[in-house]
Amino acid sequence: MAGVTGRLVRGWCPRAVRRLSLLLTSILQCLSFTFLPVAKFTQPFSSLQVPAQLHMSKTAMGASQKDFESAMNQVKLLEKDPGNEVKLKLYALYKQATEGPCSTPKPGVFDLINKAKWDAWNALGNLPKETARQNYVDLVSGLSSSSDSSSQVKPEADREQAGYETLVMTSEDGITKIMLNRPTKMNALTTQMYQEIMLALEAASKDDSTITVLTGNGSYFSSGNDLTNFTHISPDEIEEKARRGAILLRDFVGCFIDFPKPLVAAVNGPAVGISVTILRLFDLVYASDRATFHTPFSHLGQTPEGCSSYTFPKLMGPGKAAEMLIFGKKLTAAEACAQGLVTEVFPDSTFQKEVWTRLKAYSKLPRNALRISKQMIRNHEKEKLHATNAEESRILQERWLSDECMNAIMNFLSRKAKM
Ligand SMILES: CCCCCCCCCCC/C=C/C(=O)SCCNC(=O)CCNC(=O)[C@H](O)C(C)(C)COP(=O)(O)OP(=O)(O)OC[C@H]1O[C@@H](n2cnc3c(N)ncnc32)[C@H](O)[C@@H]1OP(=O)(O)O
Repeated sequence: MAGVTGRLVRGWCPRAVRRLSLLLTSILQCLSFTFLPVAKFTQPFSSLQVPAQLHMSKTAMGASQKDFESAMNQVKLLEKDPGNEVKLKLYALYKQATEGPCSTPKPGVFDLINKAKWDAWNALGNLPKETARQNYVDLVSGLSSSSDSSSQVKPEADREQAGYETLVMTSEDGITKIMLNRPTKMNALTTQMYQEIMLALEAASKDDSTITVLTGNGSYFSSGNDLTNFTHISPDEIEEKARRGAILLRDFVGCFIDFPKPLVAAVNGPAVGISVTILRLFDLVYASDRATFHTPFSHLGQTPEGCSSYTFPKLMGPGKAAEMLIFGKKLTAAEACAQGLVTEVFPDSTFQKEVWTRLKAYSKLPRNALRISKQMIRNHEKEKLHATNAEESRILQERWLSDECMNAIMNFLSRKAKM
């Protein structure tokens, strides 16, 4: 502990070092609930226990409520502590499922445990209660089956992580793959999907894999923000939704800025909007020759995000960046590669085989060396990226309230309705 603190604060005065050391020690003590015996681990998460009113109304409820209750009971019977990350996820899903979106005041910065719980709940945004209930049940079922007996645990090779509705997350050969999984909607990103991607990245950052890969299922990589995120909002809600949308956007992009391991995009098909802009935050971008790169922000009355207002001009020069980000010019994979946005293009027919063969070889390299090198390359810019992200999110929050943006979204949705 003292060694860690010492390394962190080399060059500081001894009093400051002592204070920081004390602070870190108390933080670690606060977080030590990880090591509580399993029988007690719900204690700091007491609301995981089944409240009486849920039992009372059980008969009037559907099957999924029954599943939910049984999942809550299974949590208490778990033999192995699932770890803080999972406990926070369970807590957040439980609160969302029973109380809806987080609306309680944020605890103070030093109230570490309650703040972590509040953050986890608040991060679920407007996830519907039913979805939260289902996600809770799926998550517990994954935990129960993995603690049932070691013979039932699937081999590492194809283990699929439970708890995601819009993604498929797998770990194999030192590679964690996060696959966007709404192929019939061209992997358009719903608010639930943003949340799940953040959770998946958080999990991938801590698992024992070497490389993390984001890809899409079906013909598209992603068609960007799901424009139905703007629907079913009453006029008196719009400002609050825009505010929450901006926080979601900032947190989502922030996860990519801070991701600590080598991050690879396997762009299997066309990419639109935010699925293009975040690419600059990846370490490698492999694209099928069928992929295209389109950022029609102005057409939607919107403005760039994903730090692209900073990274794109820096990468390709202000003229080429303007063509993409202001005028919505769509690039082919070859053009995106020539601009440096894509690392390498592969023929679509051999894309999967070539990319995964390459990544499997890379994943055998020394894990810590890869991680440290990535951080050395990325750390120079982190502060600037976070500042850009905050500014882009703030500006978009205003844009979403503009007539230009609302009209453009109505056009897209009414075009659909006419078909
Ligand atoms: C108050 C606000 C809170 C908001 C919170 C947001 C938080 C983060 C915001 C981040 C900002 C991001 C910005 C962007 O990403 S901008 C880019 C947005 N994307 C688009 O404009 C693309 C729109 N889609 C299309 O143009 C076409 O669908 C596409 C070219 C992608 C494919 O065309 P094609 O003809 O091949 O296929 P279809 O159009 O028939 O699509 C099949 C079905 O999929 C649905 N679909 C596809 N993409 C989207 C999308 N982005 N949003 C919603 N729906 C999408 C499409 O409607 C079809 O559905 P149906 O089969 O049901 O009709």
